[in-house]
Amino acid sequence: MGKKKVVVALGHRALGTTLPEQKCATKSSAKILADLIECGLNLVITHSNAPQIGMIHTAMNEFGKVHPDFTAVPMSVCSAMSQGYIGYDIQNALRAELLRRGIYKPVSTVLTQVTVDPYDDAFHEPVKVIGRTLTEEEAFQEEKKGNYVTKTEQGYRRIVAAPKPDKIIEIDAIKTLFDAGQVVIAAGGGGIPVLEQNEELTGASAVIEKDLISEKLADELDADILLILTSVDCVSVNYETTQEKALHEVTSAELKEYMEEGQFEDYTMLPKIQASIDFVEAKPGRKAIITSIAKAKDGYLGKTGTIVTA
Ligand SMILES: Nc1ncnc2c1ncn2[C@@H]1O[C@H](COP(=O)(O)OP(=O)(O)O)[C@@H](O)[C@H]1O
Ligand SMILES: NC(=O)OP(=O)(O)O
Repeated sequence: MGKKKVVVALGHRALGTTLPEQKCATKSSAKILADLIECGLNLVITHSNAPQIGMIHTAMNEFGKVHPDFTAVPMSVCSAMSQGYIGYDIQNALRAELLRRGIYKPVSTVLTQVTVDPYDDAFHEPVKVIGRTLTEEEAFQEEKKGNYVTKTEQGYRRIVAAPKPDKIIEIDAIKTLFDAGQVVIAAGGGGIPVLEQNEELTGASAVIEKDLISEKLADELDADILLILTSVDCVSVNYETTQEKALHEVTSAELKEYMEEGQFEDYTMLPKIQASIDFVEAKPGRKAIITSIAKAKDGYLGKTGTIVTA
């Protein structure tokens, strides 16, 4: 039997937020990814980017203040930069960790574009929170520039459209590397959102939900497992109440019932649940696992985490 094909989706916890945090977090995440490779898994890695894209966007705006010819930097360009910046740290950390264990395996990042529908309703209702918390004055300035802002418990945050992913443009390159047994970091931050017009691709002002692209990537690569690594060991029902119950083995049908009951928070756990359901229902024998980055190996071994089957 060949090696198991796994798409791993890394959340915020695996990446950190600031530059030094990211350097440090990717080093510890690399150890966990290397453990999975030592278990005999072939990995494609994808990841979050909301804090990083916010940081890049702020930095580019600051640059605009000192450069007279500078026009606002599109969100798609910030997304491309975030893929390069995060991919760079993950690929170097993982390469070094594998070498320390005596394993030579090429690790590379593929800048990945994903088409979105220009008529997607999401463009009329931005919901995706990016970047740091803003003061009231900063929020006011963002709105003056035509950007969207929402008020959260912690303060003001920027929000952008989160359209559904359609086509992964670089899928053939990713497949070729994956099929050759190489480690690929792809479709980071949901992929660079683009609109397709004949032969041309133009950047869209949006950020795609990384859990949704993880599912599409895993489906198109015909992966056996979609492994979503987040900040909780298990998905729970009655989350953060005295009746909280962790879900260990669960079917997609059961998850749909819990969804109907509103058990999963929008924009955090809900997209992970939706991605897991779609992935396992598309083909028999598939498994989706949702667990924390620290418990990745135990999750794969079935010792912890929420394991979803059809
Ligand atoms: N029913 C639930 N069970 C477990 N966690 C939940 C649930 N509903 C919401 N969450 C929240 O989802 C968060 C994970 O989502 P998110 O912050 O988007 O992580 P990531 O960056 O890893 O994608 C958890 O930290 C938890 O607070
Ligand atoms: N692109 C994306 O979904 O990023 P986060 O997971 O950081 O929100």
